[in-house]
Amino acid sequence: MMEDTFTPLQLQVEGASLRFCRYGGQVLSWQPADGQERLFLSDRSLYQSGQAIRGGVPIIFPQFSGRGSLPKHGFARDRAWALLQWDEDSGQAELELRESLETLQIWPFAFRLVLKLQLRPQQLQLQLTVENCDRQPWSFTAALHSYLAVPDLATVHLQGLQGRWGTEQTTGDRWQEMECDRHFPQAIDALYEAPAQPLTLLAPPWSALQICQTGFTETVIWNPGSAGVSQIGDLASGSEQQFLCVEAAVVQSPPRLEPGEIWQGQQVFQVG
Ligand SMILES: O=P(O)(O)OC[C@H]1O[C@@H](O)[C@H](O)[C@@H](O)[C@@H]1O
Repeated sequence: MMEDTFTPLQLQVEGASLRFCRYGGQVLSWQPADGQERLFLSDRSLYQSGQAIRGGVPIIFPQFSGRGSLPKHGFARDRAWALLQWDEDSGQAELELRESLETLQIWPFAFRLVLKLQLRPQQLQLQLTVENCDRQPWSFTAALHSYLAVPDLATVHLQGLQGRWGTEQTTGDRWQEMECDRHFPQAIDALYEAPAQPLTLLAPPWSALQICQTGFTETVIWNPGSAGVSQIGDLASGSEQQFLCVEAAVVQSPPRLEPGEIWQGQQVFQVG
């Protein structure tokens, strides 16, 4: 069978499994060794060229959200990436995206992105490397837009944001997070300064999930709420209760890369 860029590829390590595809360089599913799916993937996702896949871990580059003149969230999430390495049993894969005639029309710079995936029995590591392959410097914003699955958002707590400054992206309101246990009774689109400690997602009855990031300077927490979901064609009504996006992002101080320079950021999920 001809491999399509949407065809899921798999990694398996001691009972843990991960599925990803070349389209968007996107992780679609992660089950640690306990077998519990930890990533949300919308059953209304359109697997179509030019459309982002709704769920898993979309890669956002070179523009976060609508913060610039490029298409929302840039273009990396709706391009075909190349597979550099895929070792199903050692749990490692590497995907690459480079500039093309199409991307140069949208954003006139030569670049190389490498996404490295490492699956362990209780852990998933995602590392994004951004390289300037051009003869001139450029800046970017980026994110690993992780859709974490939860059994019921109403019972979810997120710990570790206390003391961090947040900005509500829709209104621009800023506040210092006072709660050590954050709940999500309504829509949220918040950009927080990255916590120094790992975040802990408690979503009973599932075991706790620890979330760490390096390189990325912000953490975005997003859930559209029920009114927001009704505006999003590839999310079913009610599905807002099934996920919380916890995104490792670099937004407010866009890294500037000189020719040949690289930037790296990582997000790591650990259960138990
Ligand atoms: O619907 P999209 O383009 O995938 O974006 C989803 C959300 O992604 C989040 O990262 C943004 O903070 C939100 O503002 C945005 O709505």
